[in-house]
Amino acid sequence: MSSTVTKPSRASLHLQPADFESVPIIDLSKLHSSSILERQELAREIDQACTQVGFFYIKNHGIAEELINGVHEAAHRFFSLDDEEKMKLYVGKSQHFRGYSPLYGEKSSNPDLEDNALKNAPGALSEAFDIGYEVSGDLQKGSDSRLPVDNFGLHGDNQWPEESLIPGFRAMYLRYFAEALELSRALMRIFALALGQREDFFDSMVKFPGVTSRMLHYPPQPVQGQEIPGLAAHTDYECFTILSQDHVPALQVLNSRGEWVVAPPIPGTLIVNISDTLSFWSNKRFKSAIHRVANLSGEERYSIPFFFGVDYDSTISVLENQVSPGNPPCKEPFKAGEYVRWKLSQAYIGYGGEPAGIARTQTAI
Ligand SMILES: O=C(O)CCC(=O)C(=O)O
Ligand SMILES: [Fe+2]
Repeated sequence: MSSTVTKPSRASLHLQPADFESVPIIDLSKLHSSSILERQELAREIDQACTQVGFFYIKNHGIAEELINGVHEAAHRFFSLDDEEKMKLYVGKSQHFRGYSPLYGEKSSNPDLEDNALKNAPGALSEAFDIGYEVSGDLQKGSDSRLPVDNFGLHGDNQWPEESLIPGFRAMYLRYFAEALELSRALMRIFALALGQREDFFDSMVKFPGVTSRMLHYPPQPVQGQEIPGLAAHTDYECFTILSQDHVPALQVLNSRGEWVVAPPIPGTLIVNISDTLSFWSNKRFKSAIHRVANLSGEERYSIPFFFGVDYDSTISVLENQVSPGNPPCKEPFKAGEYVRWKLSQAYIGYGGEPAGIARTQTAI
């Protein structure tokens, strides 16, 4: 498929972006094939996309279009609530980085990654509603399942709007969350193959996964020609993200030539992007690609990323088969929850006399 390449920007070279001009499309029909040969074939295709781009579209992913439309409609309804109602769920009230972040509530620019014009932007031109893992959003859990004790303070309650305000909102979001979670567990098995491991390598680490999801609303740019980031340049930090975007193109991915490659919406697909943790496991062979959002379309834009990470108590350790004498491990072993906690705490920003808010994506890489 063809993507537009926008004007060059300074790349953050220590992250070694890959050389690509478009984002590949991968057909997931063979994800649940009974033939290991077919699953390995898919793993090879995914391996290529992870090493050459770090982003890929997935089609035939198994999540019903009707459910995806339903969760987008829920996002529209949520963001059209009064500010006062949304602020009742303000993320600063949560111990677990969950809830509502208002417009301009996130830091907008990263001096290393952004063009000069963006450095003085007032704040990210987006508002967000974040939820984290809860057992009612996990098809593998019963209602009596208890969350594990985690030492990182990341598991906990979500802040939901009153049911009477947006009837069915919570149920719809959790239905989508549950489907995305199952797809993610299946993808982890293919990633295991791509990394030369047994297919069940990650199975014991995805029992109570460190998953969060957010609904995002990007209003159009207030002034034509004035580029304000809807989300500044960043990498995601769990294993990977499954992103559902609406029909409005705005997502851009950085390549090794410092060009921002647009990843436009393609009907019937979702986007997967590799995040830091899986990149570390692969000794950075898989690219955790730098990306950003700029909504220059003149239309409202909505997107719903689903960030999939392993159980917080899992140890992430560069795989031995990804290391060679000339390519030593890029990182010492660490706990998934330790990394996520650190990233989230780093991302805290204060604004306008309000309590400290949280930027979900860390902007200073
Ligand atoms: O809205 C998008 O297209 C991307 C969102 C994103 O990158 C994020 O939330 O980390
Ligand atoms: Fe992201």
